[in-house]
Amino acid sequence: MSNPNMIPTVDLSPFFTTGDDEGKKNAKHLIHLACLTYGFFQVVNHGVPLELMARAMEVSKTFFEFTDEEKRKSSPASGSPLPAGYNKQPQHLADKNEYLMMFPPQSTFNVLPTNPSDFRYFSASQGHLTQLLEVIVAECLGLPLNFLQKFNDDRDCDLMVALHYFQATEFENTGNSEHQDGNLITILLQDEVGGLEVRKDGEWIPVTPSEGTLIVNIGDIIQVLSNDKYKSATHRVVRTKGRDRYSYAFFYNLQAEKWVEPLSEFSTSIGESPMYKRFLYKDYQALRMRNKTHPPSRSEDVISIAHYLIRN
Ligand SMILES: O=C(O)CCC(=O)C(=O)O
Ligand SMILES: [Fe+2]
Repeated sequence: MSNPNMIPTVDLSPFFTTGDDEGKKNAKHLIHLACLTYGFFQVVNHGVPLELMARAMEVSKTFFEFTDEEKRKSSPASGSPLPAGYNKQPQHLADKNEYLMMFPPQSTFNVLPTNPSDFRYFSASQGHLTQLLEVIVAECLGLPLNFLQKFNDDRDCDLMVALHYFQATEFENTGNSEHQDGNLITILLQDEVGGLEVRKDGEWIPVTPSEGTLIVNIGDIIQVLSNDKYKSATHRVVRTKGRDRYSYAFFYNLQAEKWVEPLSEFSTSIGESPMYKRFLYKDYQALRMRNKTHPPSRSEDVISIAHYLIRN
């Protein structure tokens, strides 16, 4: 890893070429180091068509430029497990963004705009890449063959979120406050504006936009399963003056009823104590949702995965 202030970029083309075992091995080594060090990496030649990525950005801009009244026609339906549909962050939150949350196209909870009508195609398009990344990350970690595929076998829980960040003002620029992702693996597509930053050793490292590149980050579930070997890195989005920012986040997510705990191969079997208590994923999701609906007055009371840490 040459420059410690840059999130590494990995060329995934060997995984789309038969026989390039050396290329695959090198790519996996880079991903392994990135997951140990940053919890973030970028990928190129990832198999997602560049025209599709460009179209996704255009469609998002078209939608978010509509009036609030028009956008609110896609407001979440009651009874949905998460607010699928159009949402604007409440005024009391520092985060100034609006977003369209989507379950996979087959979900009955989706409230998608009819104009533009293309959003449904994008959520279907990232499946191959996330599944490839899941296999790669599992191999890099040295997990038993097919462990993650079996553990994480319900694709109805995955989420895609199209985000629009408003321009920064004279006085504040928070787009997405510092956080860790609660899922397994996230893929991000950002436009050319920039603003995504990853914390490493107390410093904020910007993830510089680069056309055709996708950003990948490890979420809390991988951090817990690996007993802290792989990092669920803290990241945030800072808004820019004079520029709106658009991005997409694909959350490769776990089924709500799954129990999560450090795997024995990263703890008891190698003589190390488990760092986390066992928990039900839906309980953790509910606590994270509460952070948003009832934000605590002290930032140290925001619930993160540290809530389940075993403190000796
Ligand atoms: O907009 C981005 O680039 C990042 C979004 C993000 O971190 C999130 O939604 O969890
Ligand atoms: Fe995030």
